[in-house]
Amino acid sequence: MTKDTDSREIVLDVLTEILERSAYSHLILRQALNKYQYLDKAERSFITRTVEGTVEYLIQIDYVIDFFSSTKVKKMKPVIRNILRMSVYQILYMDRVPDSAVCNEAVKLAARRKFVGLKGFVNGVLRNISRNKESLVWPDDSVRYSVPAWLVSMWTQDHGKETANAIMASFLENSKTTIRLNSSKAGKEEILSSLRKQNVQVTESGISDEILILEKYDYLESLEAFQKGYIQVQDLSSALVGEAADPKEGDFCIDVCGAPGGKSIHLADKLNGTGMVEVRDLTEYKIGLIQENINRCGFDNIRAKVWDALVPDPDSAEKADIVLADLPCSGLGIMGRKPDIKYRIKPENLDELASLQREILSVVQTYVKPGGKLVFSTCTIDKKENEENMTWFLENFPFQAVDLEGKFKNRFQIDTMKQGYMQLLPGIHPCDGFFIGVLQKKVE
Ligand SMILES: C[S@@+](CC[C@H](N)C(=O)[O-])C[C@H]1O[C@@H](n2cnc3c(N)ncnc32)[C@H](O)[C@@H]1O
Repeated sequence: MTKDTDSREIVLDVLTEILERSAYSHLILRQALNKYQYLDKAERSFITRTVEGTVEYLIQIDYVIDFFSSTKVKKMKPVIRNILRMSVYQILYMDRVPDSAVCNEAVKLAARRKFVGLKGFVNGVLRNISRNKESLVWPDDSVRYSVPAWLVSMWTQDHGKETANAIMASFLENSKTTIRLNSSKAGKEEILSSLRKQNVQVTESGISDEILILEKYDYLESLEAFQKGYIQVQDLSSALVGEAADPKEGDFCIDVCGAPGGKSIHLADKLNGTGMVEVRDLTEYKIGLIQENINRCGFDNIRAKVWDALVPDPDSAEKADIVLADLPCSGLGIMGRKPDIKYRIKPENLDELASLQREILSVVQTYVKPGGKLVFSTCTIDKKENEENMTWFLENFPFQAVDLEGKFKNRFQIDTMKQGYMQLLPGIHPCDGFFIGVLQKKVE
């Protein structure tokens, strides 16, 4: 086997796990890259790009295959449909390999996987697509943006066609790695010089002084700034949750859904060596992830414990200055980073998640001191989970919305900020899709 063939075998196996056995794409891809560490940088990036791109464009790719093939994708052998899918992605979206080579490699791969009899079929479909690729026409926005039709309808209804299209187009753009500086650990100049010493390309986010964009590095874990806990991978929108919470020195904060700890670490950093953040999650495994981050960053004002947020904790009643509820959600705002979310989530899941969130909020609001704050956030764009839950909460609990205007140095002008919440929309705002609501417990 040539090295190049090797990479295609790996792409096929990883795609089969994701598309036939519902494995999580980021986990299975990471596993494969760890297993085949001997591969060089170019092969690793070929595997990553082909897997991620094929999953990202799956609806569009299947449409194209169905258009040019007499046998529909759903009726094909899994091996054959996935060989076709990964090859169509390369033909439509990658210049690295000429189309004729993509077709030849696909045919060889089919033969090696014991489908010698289908070599002609694979070759015929792919060459036909290659010949006609410049004249493809998308029948609708679902195919154009490779987003399930029910989501296209929901976002068009909620935000209008122009905004919905901007959101969906943004998911197809390259996601960048953004980091947040742990400013209490080191100054910005020191962090920048450490990153540049290791030849990392660093760009300012232009929105927040604490958020930078990193490119051209191999492993985050190999960076001195990461090892020393000076930086935390975090999107701008996620970092805005800490800004919205705005803890004051000495505050006691409880983060009820905290793994892997990104927002808790931010709160601990903002507390600047004072106060305490208690961060909770469901399992020992999740707490282990948080603990790793705590150890790396070396903060003393943060502790982690296993606790199910649905179970009332009487010892925490009215103890917290800030309760952070970064709730389990449908994740539709980060579809660009985790494209399999859009195929996994079904409309009925949105109702289930919204009611789980209500249950969690009902329990954890009791931990807020009178005058203290409940900050609730999700990484989704779904009115049921966000705006409707905000309204429901205010109608049912003794809290008032906190005016967020001016909170973010006027970097965001969103109509609802006066009402205590903001829905960030990718493609409209320069970040992932996030919802942040801030509520203050009334003093009787
Ligand atoms: C959006 S993630 C949190 C991300 C985290 N705040 C951060 O910034 O790194 C939601 C978390 O909620 C946790 N979770 C889900 N149900 C929970 C429950 N009943 N109790 C506690 N945690 C829960 C999940 O395990 C997951 O880690």
